[in-house]
Amino acid sequence: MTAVTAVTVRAPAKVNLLLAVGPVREDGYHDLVNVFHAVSLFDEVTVRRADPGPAGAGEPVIDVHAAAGGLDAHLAGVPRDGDNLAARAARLVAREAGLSEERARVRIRIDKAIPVAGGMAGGSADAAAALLACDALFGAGLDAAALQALAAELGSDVPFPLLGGTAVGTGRGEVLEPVPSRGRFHWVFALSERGLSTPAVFGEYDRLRPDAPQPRGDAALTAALGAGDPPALAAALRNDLEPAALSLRPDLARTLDAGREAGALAGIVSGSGPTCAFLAPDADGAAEVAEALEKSGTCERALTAHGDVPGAETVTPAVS
Ligand SMILES: C[C@@](CO)(OP(=O)(O)O)[C@H](O)COP(=O)(O)OP(=O)(O)OC[C@H]1O[C@@H](n2ccc(N)nc2=O)[C@H](O)[C@@H]1O
Ligand SMILES: Nc1ncnc2c1ncn2[C@@H]1O[C@H](COP(=O)(O)OP(=O)(O)O)[C@@H](O)[C@H]1O
Repeated sequence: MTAVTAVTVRAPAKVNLLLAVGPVREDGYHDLVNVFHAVSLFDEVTVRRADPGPAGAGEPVIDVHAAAGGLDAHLAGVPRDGDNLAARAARLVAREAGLSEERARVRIRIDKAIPVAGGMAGGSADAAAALLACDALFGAGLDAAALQALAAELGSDVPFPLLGGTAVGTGRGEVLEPVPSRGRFHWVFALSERGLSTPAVFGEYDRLRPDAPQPRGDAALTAALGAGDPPALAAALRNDLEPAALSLRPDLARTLDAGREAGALAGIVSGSGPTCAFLAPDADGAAEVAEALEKSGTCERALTAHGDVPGAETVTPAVS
């Protein structure tokens, strides 16, 4: 009989097309209307069975590598212990499959293209990929709803990379509804050498906006997506966290200016930042904006990508 010994899953980064943020809730989270858009920057997560050891012994083995085009310098910020979101995902699937700690022992390799602490949900993508990989590896047989529920336990942003495409997240962002999007949108992402902490940006938002209203959706954004209309989408992009990210990182204003001056239709901070996202008119326009941003010296690197793209997908199950 053959058994699956390793599974590789890739999962996409996101950019937030609309991030409407309400007041802080009693549980410390914020109600959101969060329109996620999956873009073609992918982390790959490979989970393989490790030798069973004595119960309670040892940390998971986690290797992190820079994917082609990834930033080596970012990798230092990725936890190599049980706190890694991929390791936490593996533990949740083992729990659902009823596996003992020894039987659930795995090695995890992450090939990272998504910037770390960049507002593009790279850790969440790794968690989503690990959920799918471990479901296959452990034969857990979880359906989409069960995987979504485990994802929401891991973080507000984790359900989205399982789904992919474009979707609106309500609640703390974890309750998803797909949003139809036509054609292909071309993006440029200006990466920063240092990350920004998501809780710190939400905290700064509370300081700047103690009177925040309840978050609302935007019909113009939905229409622009449905029509596949880049200028209309550019006009509708909105991120309520941007003033907070700029307050903590004033230098990002220069990055946004440089991309807009280079011909981007619009530039916004991606989620909690510090990555800046620029919507370009087409693929050639995106290449020009990326080149100009790199020359401007206002970012560490500029990457082009398109959206939307599908959610987490299995690349290779290995059998022996
Ligand atoms: C801001 C967003 C936008 O998509 O992502 P990033 O741009 O950081 O990737 C998300 O809301 C981040 O989601 P995620 O990174 O999964 O956050 P979680 O682990 O659930 O929460 C981390 C912390 O962020 C804050 N948080 C998160 C989500 C939310 N709706 N309200 C919050 O206030 C809380 O301080 C919480 O303790
Ligand atoms: N697999 C992972 N990859 C990246 N960061 C991780 C991972 N697991 C846990 N983290 C932690 O999550 C934090 C946020 O990372 P990330 O998801 O990359 O950024 P963001 O929340 O800004 O989108 C990191 O600073 C790191 O401490």
